Amino acid sequence: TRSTRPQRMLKAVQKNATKGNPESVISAIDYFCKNSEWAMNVGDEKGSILDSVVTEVNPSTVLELGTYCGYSTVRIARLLSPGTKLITLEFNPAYATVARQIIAYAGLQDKVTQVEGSSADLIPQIKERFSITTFDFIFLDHWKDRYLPDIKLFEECGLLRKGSVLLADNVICPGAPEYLEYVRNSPRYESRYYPAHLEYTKVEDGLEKSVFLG
Ligand SMILES: Cn1ncc2cc([C@H](O)c3cccc(CNC(=O)c4cc(-c5ccc(F)cc5)cc(O)c4O)c3)ccc21
Ligand SMILES: [Mg+2]
Repeated sequence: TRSTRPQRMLKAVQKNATKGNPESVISAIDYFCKNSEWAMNVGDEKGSILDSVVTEVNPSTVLELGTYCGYSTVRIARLLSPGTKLITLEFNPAYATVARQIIAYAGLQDKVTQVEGSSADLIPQIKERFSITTFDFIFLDHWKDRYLPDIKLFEECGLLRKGSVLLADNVICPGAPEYLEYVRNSPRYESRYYPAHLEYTKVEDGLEKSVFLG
């Protein structure tokens, strides 16, 4: 049967990247998406903004919602201090399988804990399952209509502390209007928009960075 786009992306990584070299894995995926098949990775332009925010925060606890093929997982994990791990959540087993292989090809498997399931189920279990009190950094890149309910879940579950940073992809395209309205009008967040473009296109998109004020 015909391969899937994530499987073809994995093949491109195995063919064009150097094992254990995260930068070459990132470049191989971007090359594949620019020259072969578009895919919904955060991409190089927004990825550079992600890099700068992760570097600035230098987080000890990290959560990513929406692993997909692991592109942003690799981008984040390669910047983490030794001993720091990130938890990444994926509900689609086929995506999770490809991501596991791409993360391993980059040599970052020891910095990543992959969890399969949906955010609504996982978020309330995090403290117990992973002995985490609060997150320093959260990257939202899953279903756009889950951004708002999930940030409220983070608050209810006491997973945010004064200074926790949330970075949301696609706030313009496909868009997360209710989420934007919430973080930009809530007195509990300091929000800032980083304009960019939809990965591998000229379409307007951007990232929203929101700092929890406690
Ligand atoms: C609940 N829960 N918990 C964990 C979890 C994980 C997932 C999956 O990882 C998953 C599957 C399908 C879609 C997404 C969201 N991503 C997108 O929809 C997206 C679209 C586009 C775009 C833009 C323009 C187009 F024309 C087409 C697609 C560009 C982007 O960067 C995206 O991130 C995420 C889903 C729900 C989950
Ligand atoms: Mg995205």
